[in-house]
Amino acid sequence: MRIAIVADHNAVPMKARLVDWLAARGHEVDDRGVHDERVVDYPVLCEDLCRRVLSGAADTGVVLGGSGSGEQMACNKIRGIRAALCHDTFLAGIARGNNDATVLVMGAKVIAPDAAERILEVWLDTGFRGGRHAERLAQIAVLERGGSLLGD
Ligand SMILES: O=C[C@H](O)[C@H](O)[C@H](O)COP(=O)(O)O
Repeated sequence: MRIAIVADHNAVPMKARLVDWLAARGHEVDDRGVHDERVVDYPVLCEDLCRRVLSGAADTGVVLGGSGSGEQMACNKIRGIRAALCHDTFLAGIARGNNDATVLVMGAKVIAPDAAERILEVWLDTGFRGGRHAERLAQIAVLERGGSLLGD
């Protein structure tokens, strides 16, 4: 797969480890930075990565922060992106299988690097189940466009 990855200053070592992990498994990795631990603002990194995913330049994206919370918020402000903050393999499986999430977010201050690898493995190995989950994604898309599901 073609995988874009970004990290803010809190997650540079975790990003380096995941880049190596992905490359060792034959994935094409697009490391969009940052590459040192000078303080940066994560929203611009999130936007850059999400645009790569939306354009089709990347099949999926990985965003790393300290907690990952703000990064998830930033990514999900971009129309068409479904970003999921996953701190265990259960969440990763649900995010992919039920939510067809396109951007994985993790927090380097929350999980250990080996846990991040296991989460990423589940992320890459889990396919979208469709069915009723597809109907829910269509409903989320209505909300994203400013519509309502309330039927008034
Ligand atoms: O939710 C936000 C992120 O996980 C950031 O890594 C974090 O907020 C950055 O904060 P600071 O600039 O204090 O390291």
